[in-house]
Amino acid sequence: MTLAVLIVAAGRGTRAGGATAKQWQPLCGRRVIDHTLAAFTGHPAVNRIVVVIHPDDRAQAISLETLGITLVTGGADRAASVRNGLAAVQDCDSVLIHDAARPCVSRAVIDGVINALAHNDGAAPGLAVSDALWLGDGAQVTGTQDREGLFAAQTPQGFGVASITAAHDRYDGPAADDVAVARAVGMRIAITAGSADNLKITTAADFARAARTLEPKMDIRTGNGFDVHAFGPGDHVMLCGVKVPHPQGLVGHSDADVGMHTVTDAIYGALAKGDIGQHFPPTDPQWKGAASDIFLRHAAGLARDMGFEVSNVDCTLICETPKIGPHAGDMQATLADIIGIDPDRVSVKATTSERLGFTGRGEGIACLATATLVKP
Ligand SMILES: Nc1ccn([C@@H]2O[C@H](COP(=O)(O)OP(=O)(O)OP(=O)(O)O)[C@@H](O)[C@H]2O)c(=O)n1
Ligand SMILES: C[C@](O)(CO)[C@H](O)COP(=O)(O)O
Repeated sequence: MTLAVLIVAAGRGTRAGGATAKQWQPLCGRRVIDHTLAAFTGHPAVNRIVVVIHPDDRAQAISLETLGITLVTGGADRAASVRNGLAAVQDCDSVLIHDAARPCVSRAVIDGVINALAHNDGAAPGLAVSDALWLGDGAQVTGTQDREGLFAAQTPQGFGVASITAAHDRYDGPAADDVAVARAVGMRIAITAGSADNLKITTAADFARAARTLEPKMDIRTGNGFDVHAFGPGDHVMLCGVKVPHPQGLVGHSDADVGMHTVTDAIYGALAKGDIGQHFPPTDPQWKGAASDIFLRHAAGLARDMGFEVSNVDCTLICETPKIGPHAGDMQATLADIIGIDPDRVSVKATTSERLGFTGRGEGIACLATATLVKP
């Protein structure tokens, strides 16, 4: 099935005002229409995008052709613009007709229409009316209206290309939307889930509402880590990148830096990207005796690649010996340097387990860590 998207953008936006029609006005760093198009350009089911424009807007629209978008000139009303656009998608099976003035449409709303289209003549998102409804003469309530069964119509509205073209050809007079045109020839239209965010910019105040929806939301994530290494032969332990003299070493495939491993796992955990063993398998000989800063650098780099900053790390070593206090400052500075954040965002502290359990018996060192990551 080939799917076309028809974006109607030939209106004048008289209710919204402004020096140029609303779809060409700026919104969160780009034009309204650029947000609208972004919702469809990356969609795997979409094969073709046609934008219907007003002849006066050609200069503003021309750059869209470099994105592979076809430009078509619109008509005197929305229905006429849709008809002109449909002429350009006759080689496609289905079409989603969408207002350029609805820049906040989500993938979920689009997919709801596409999925319902497989089993219906047409499908369109609707939002059940939740407010009480009045009839009025402007200043006075003159009556009430039952809201039961009433929906606010949204776009995209999806149809088979042949059937909606035939419906438009037969239609005469004004039409609020393409569902009205389709129903006039008896097509059955499914109502799919609309969204309050999928607003149509109609008045100047709607720009601020759309901006609130489109503004990137801060993403804050927390991850935890836990690791244990047993004591074995040696004369020092590596803890959080610092060499600490000790009558025993720690046993491990790498340098067994239990602190560094735990902090690394906390960062992977916050990213939901597995754990250290998944990225650096202990069965792989290349990590034998490796300095553990490799692991932490990888986790911190992955966080950066995914757009996150490590906000802070809190690491607790659990052991009877060695004494951590005298080295905690160096450990903080070392971890902070590897992660690439200020040392005052890294905490290294220690506790004993009151001689209880394996750490209490001096059989090894355990460590707990928490990392908080922020995508601004
Ligand atoms: N002749 C027209 C009229 C409207 N539209 C498009 O249809 C969508 C919904 O219409 P509406 O919000 O009413 O837009 P305008 O007609 O531009 O607004 P106004 O009535 O305030 O002038 C908009 O994306 C608009 O650009 C169109 O392509 N061709
Ligand atoms: C098609 C539409 O977006 C459905 O809600 C709407 O009817 C078009 O805008 P208008 O403000 O009704 O002209």
